[in-house]
Amino acid sequence: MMAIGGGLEQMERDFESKLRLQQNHGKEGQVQRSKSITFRAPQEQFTIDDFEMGKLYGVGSYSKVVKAKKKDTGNVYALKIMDKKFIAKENKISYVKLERIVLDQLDHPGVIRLYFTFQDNYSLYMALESCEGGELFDQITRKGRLTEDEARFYAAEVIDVLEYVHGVGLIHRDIKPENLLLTADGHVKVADFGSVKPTRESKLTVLPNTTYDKACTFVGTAAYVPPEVLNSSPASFGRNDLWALGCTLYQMLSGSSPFKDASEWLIFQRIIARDLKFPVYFSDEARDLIDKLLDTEPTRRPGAGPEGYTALKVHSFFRGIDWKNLRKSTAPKLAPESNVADDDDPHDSTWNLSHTGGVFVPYLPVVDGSISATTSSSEKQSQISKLAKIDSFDSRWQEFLEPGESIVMISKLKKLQKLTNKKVQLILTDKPKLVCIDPSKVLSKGNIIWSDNPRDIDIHVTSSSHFKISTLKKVISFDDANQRAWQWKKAIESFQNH
Ligand SMILES: Nc1ncnc2c1ncn2[C@@H]1O[C@H](COP(=O)(O)OP(=O)(O)OP(=O)(O)O)[C@@H](O)[C@H]1O
Repeated sequence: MMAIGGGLEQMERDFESKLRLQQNHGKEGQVQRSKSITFRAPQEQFTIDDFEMGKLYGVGSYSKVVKAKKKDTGNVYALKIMDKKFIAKENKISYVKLERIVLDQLDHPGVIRLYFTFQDNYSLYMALESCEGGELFDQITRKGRLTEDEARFYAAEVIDVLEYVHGVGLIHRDIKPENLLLTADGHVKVADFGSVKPTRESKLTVLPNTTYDKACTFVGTAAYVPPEVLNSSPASFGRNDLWALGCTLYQMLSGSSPFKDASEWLIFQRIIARDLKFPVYFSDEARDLIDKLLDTEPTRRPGAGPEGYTALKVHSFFRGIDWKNLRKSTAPKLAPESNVADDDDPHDSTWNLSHTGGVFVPYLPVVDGSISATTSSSEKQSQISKLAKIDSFDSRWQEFLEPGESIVMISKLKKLQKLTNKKVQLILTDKPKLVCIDPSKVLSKGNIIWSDNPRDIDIHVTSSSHFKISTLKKVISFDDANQRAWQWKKAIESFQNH
């Protein structure tokens, strides 16, 4: 616990001494002018009590992000909360340091802004600019796929950021729809700078011993990784971001990533073989641009050549884009999250973390079947108990329930693991509790109980058949062949404010 707290304080000291060093030994002995001795985003002495907490925006592999309003100013932030013990245990200190130091120095309307940081005995906090529009990934999921106009707009805003980020000498290395957040009015903000790699010419200050030093470590996300990384060729400057941009554009237009497959290994095989097929409805311009961005020769990707980003911007797919006024133009209309109570109102009672009131109505129970979303709540209630009863009759599952406990949702899923996938029976009960059972041995593989602290569980849907359940301790991925990822999310979330 001390290690990371000390680690961050050490980081601030290291950072300052690094800057002093630069000032003393700048090029040709000259002092570098533009560097400030202190962080732009200060390390404040705030405590969590200075904020009113709102909804959970999402959960990452070592952090959770919550909407938070500063009580005295009324300013709203996305507060990224990282458990010190967990970060130390998971060896994520370098990612945290890197993201903090890089975000602090980036200044572009398309990059998430870091306002300040603070810490207490248990956690580190980063107050980020809040993105009410959620992830671009969710827009793709909700709309099925985007129109070419929508995709063009988002791709143009991402290119504008990449041009800036590459211009200051950084490679993002994890461009994908999950890391492209949207403001309330629908503009893109690139997030997740924990995997960046600075080039030799980088204008930014980054410390030694951070993630990027591990040149051979795979960073990024399987589906968006370029072949040269898989072939262990040296990372080419910013060109893997161009590949990932091609994958992202393909995903916007089709609804899924171009090299999608059942496992990381199969994805890698498809990337290496450049097994790329275009849906018939892609326009010639879109097809041509993606084809060029997904060139196995990194230097041939538009944006990678000597003429820089101009080559990308003049591509016929972007005809009509006003590059100088992107941020002033009207963004595509956001598709709202369906069937979920809107808790965005800052005056809403959800702003109070201790709030546990409200009428409890579980969302939609499903037992390998479905209930219409238009069903009234009393009908839902009676169907819940009916379904729960029917299912409770399956004596195999009875032993996993306590007296009086009912099943709300149950199905056979695949638990996705690094090497193998396991068939499991996942049960959500009204305790609420999630039970994961090995169906062949009828053995419990573990329970997740979160009624003590509803915010300690998060369900992240990555496609209609894939979702992740995250707790502070672990992240478990599931595949539902019956495409009910969203129903699982909603069923579990219906218990979160119980
Ligand atoms: N500034 C923000 N505004 C709104 N939501 C955010 C913001 N930053 C992050 N989120 C949401 O919170 C989730 C968790 O973000 P976080 O940065 O902790 O992890 P991540 O980058 O998604 O995952 P990982 O750390 O595993 O790469 C994100 O998926 C995103 O949906």
